[in-house]
Amino acid sequence: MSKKQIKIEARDVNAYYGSFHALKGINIAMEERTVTAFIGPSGCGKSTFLRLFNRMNDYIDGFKTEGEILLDGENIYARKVQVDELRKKVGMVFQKPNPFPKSIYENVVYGLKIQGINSKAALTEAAEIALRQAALWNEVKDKLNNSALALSGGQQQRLCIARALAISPSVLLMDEPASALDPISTAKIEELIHELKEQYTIVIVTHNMQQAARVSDTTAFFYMGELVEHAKTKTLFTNPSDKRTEDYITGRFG
Ligand SMILES: Nc1ncnc2c1ncn2[C@@H]1O[C@H](COP(=O)(O)OP(=O)(O)OP(=O)(O)O)[C@@H](O)[C@H]1O
Repeated sequence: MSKKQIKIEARDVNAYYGSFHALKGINIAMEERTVTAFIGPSGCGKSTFLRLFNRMNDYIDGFKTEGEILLDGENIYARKVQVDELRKKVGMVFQKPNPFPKSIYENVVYGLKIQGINSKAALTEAAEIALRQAALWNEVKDKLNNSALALSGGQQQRLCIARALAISPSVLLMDEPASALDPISTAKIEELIHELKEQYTIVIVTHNMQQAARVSDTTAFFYMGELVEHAKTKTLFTNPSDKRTEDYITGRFG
């Protein structure tokens, strides 16, 4: 098997909210078509770090970052980078499903329409592909014009995944995508993550260590703004190299 390329790399990344130093000297490399889980106690910086990969923190007053985040070897914070172009490559799914108050179909094709794609045939085809990828097609194919808000929470989250996939990103960021869902919907999302990694590079923030163990290839443990340890998931959970990781995964704090 050919060796996988590095998809996302952080080099000496620091981040600040005003004078608060939220991320401290982070270095990490994530391979393409793998799932990386970010774990760690509340407030350790997981979401802040995840949001750097599609420049979601740019909007926050007083937020500042240093160092480099490379996507396919290019620094996404370089002056020439256009954020809307970056977001076509890096999709994101949030903790709470956030469909627009529009039809199922309109939700999925939203990003494509913004890109100026108006052909009904192209949009219909893209919607079906994305909904199939998000394992939602069979449940919604007969009611594409119904409101997205009438779907269950788990279906809404898969719809949000379909909406993110419709614009053909290569990276999918997921910030606790299953924490608001019931166990059956959670299992569906986990299964989906497993299928999507054939094609996408996935980074997932989760509070649930069992979930990290189930879905990810590698796991990164964060503590108080530092990346303590990044290793193969199995290694991190069975043979961590840092005492803080061991304390966390055995439930001594957090
Ligand atoms: N918009 C903001 N303004 C100021 N401080 C912030 C902001 N967002 C996050 N922080 C602070 O930065 C630190 C890291 O927050 P972050 O949300 O990244 O942590 P987290 O590990 O994702 O936490 P959780 O697991 O609770 O979601 C926390 O101390 C938090 O209070």
